[in-house]
Formats: sequence, C-alpha cells, structure tokens
Amino acid sequence: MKPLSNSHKQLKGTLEVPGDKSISHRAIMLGALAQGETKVYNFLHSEDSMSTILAFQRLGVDIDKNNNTVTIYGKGVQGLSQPKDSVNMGNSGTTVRLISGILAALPFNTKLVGDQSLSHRPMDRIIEPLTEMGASIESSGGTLPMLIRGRPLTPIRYRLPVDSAQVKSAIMLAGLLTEGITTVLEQNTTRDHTERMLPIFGVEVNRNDQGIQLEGRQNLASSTIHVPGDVSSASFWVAGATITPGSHVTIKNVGLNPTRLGFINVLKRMGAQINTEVKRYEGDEPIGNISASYTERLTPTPLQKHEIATLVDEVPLLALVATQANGQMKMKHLEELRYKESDRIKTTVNTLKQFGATIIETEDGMIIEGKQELHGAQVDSYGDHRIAMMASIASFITTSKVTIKDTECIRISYPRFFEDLASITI
Ligand SMILES: O=C(O)C1=C[C@@H](OP(=O)(O)O)[C@@H](O)[C@H](O)C1
Ligand SMILES: C=C(OP(=O)(O)O)C(=O)O
Repeated sequence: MKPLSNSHKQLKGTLEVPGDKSISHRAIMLGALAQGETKVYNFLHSEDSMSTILAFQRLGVDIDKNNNTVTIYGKGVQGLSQPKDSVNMGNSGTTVRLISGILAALPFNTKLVGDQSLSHRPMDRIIEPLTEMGASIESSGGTLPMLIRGRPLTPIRYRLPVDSAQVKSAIMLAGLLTEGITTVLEQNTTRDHTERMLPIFGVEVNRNDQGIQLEGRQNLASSTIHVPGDVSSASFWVAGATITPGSHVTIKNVGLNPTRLGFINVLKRMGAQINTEVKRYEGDEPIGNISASYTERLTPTPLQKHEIATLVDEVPLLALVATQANGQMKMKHLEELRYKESDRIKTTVNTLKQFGATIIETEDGMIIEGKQELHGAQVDSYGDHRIAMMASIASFITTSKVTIKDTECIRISYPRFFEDLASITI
C-alpha cells in the first residue's frame, strides 16, 4: 500500500530519468551476438532489463553489471549455447518476443517461460512469421511456455498485421541470423531502435519504401552504447506538470527519437506548454531536454491511428490528462492496449472511475469527459507498472489522498520512481 497526499502540491525542478528500456534490451542482445567486448552506459537497472541480461547469461554469454554500466563479452553467434533449464522472461514482453527471433535460428532448443501476466500475452504474433521462415515453435494456445527448436531459417518479406516494434524486431533478428535478404513492411511507423542500433554494430540496414531490409549472416562488431533517458518514464513528469497548477519541470538527457514522441505531440496539439530540444546524438539516437509547465486550458483532440504506436505506453497517462481537458476526448484505435501487462483499456478506465472521472470503455478505446475534479481513492495497480505510476501522478490533482495497492511492480521499468517524485514535489 502506498499512500500519497499530494493535493495542493506542485511538481517543480530539474531531473534526469533512468535509461531507456527498449534501448537497454537491444544493447544487451546485439552485444551478445557481437564478437568482442561491448560496453553499455546508463543501462536501465530494472526488472525487465534484468530479465534480458539473465536470459543471455543463461545462454552462455558472460555479462558483468556494475551499477548502470554493463560489459558484454560477446563471442559472436557461436557464443550462445543451449541453456540447462527453461529460461525465465519475467514480466518482459520485449525480452521474450525479441529473443525468440534469435533462438529460432540457432542450433539448439530453448524453453521460454514467464510470469503470470506475460503468460497471458499473445505470442502468436511472432510464432506466425517465424514459422513462415521455417521455425519450429511449440506453444499451447499461442502463449508461454514456448519451446523453440532452433534450426536454419529462410528469409521472408513480411507485412506486419499489427503495429508492433517487438514483432518487427523479432523478424529482423531472425533475418540477421539467416542467409539472404529479410524484409519487413510496416503499416504505421513503430519505434525504430533496432534499425538505428544495428549499424552501430556494423550491420547494414536499408530503409526505404520497400520496407526495412537486411542481409543475413553479417558479422556484428562489438561497440559502445550510451543509453538515453527513457522518454516513457519522462512522460510521467510531463503529464504531472501539465495538469498540476503552478508546476514546471525540466527533464534532461532524455531520448527524443521521433518514433517515441507521440504523447508529447498529442499534448502539444491539446495546447500544452511543452518544449523539446535535441542537444546531441548518441549513436543514431537524438538526446535532449524536455520542459513542461502547467497549462490551464487543454483542448481535446482525436487520436490518429498512425500515431498510436508512437505513444502506446503513454495511453493511461493521456487518459488522465484528458480528464483535465475542456470537453470530451474520444480515444480510438487502442486495441493493442488489451495485450499489455494488464488490459490497459480496462485498468485505465477502472482506475480513473475510482477517482470520480466520467469515462467509458469502448471496444477499441475510451471516451473521457473533461474538465473534471477528481477525488482520492484506494486503487489497485493490477500489477501493471504504468497504471501504478499514472495513479501516483493523479494524486497531484485529487482533492484527497490516493492509496495504491501493489506499487512493487514499478520496479519493472522505473525502480527509483518515488525518489524522483519526492525530488520534484514541493
Ligand atoms: O519494442 C519495444 O521495445 C517495445 C514495443 C512496444 O510493444 P509492441 O511492440 O507490442 O507494441 C511497447 O509497448 C513496449 O513497451 C516496448
Ligand atoms: C508494454 C510494456 O513492456 P513489455 O511489452 O516489454 O512488457 C511496457 O513497458 O509498458
């Protein structure tokens, strides 16, 4: 139980958020496939990113972690070997989906398992294209546990039926270990960290109207990765400052990759006072600062289908912000939210309803009435880190105390969330 009494308090100050989760996962994976020593700086120390380190250690790769600096002693693709036991993916969808692309093409068998939430999430979205490449994957009902019998694959040209960077990356990683050219076509742009990081390890990736193409069996050279701050973590402070009177926050050294900026773009469209400034590049990733100030008048705006993937993890927060906009906000095209750590359409609607919001669930989204005064309540995190953090931010605008059941799950992506919150609460 976490009690939060933040009514009449403000968010003020400057902070840095921990390293990007998506980039941290990918740095471990590509470092493990490369030949030689790869250093990863500002690695996200969290349960999800640890699931990736532990998985590659189980596959025979030596990895040292010293605070937020990780050293991977890659021995090339040959450095990976059959694990003695099943490998636990914990709560991490990114770990299981990306690693499956690698394991499908390697000459040994691996059984992947996960926690209760992950065991309910759909894996058919990767089983289907990988099977088309010739993979042998056993799973009952398209969920974990999954037995992957690795073998040589054939390349494919695949049009993604869902806007998912995890599916795209799984196919690219399988293609990387497969003779020939693999092509992935997207309906809408999803986060492109895999495409941006592969060239840093010496792999050529072509991106044009023909899709994303890569030639398999290219050797990866070891590299150095500096992970930017996670813009999804920064979004909690951006949302908090935008809706809480008197607030102003600046988040420094955060990733500003355009495929991740949907939440900030939608907030700006609603009239929010937010500035972003790219200061430098690390590898091919833009890094800079974000500042956000309280905005009294926010105007609702419809969400476009093509922008959903660029804000997919920020929807619970966007719904909270929408309760403070002047009018009704309809959010559609959100069916992917049903397949996250919780059914985030349901859990967002239930949580905001408990705070007194007028909000209804629709098949593919929600309709939110604004502007509403919210009151305190005791709410459940549903074991979902993003719901727990959204409810914590809500405590700044509720008229009374918010208590959140099970905030342990925040360790999945942002272990020092409450320390950072305290540092900018006045
Ligand atoms: O590729 C990634 O690192 C991620 C992709 C997204 O999932 P989908 O690919 O399922 O949309 C996102 O929700 C997740 O937090 C991280
Ligand atoms: C959906 C998320 O992550 P994953 O799919 O990796 O579990 C998330 O972090 O919100």
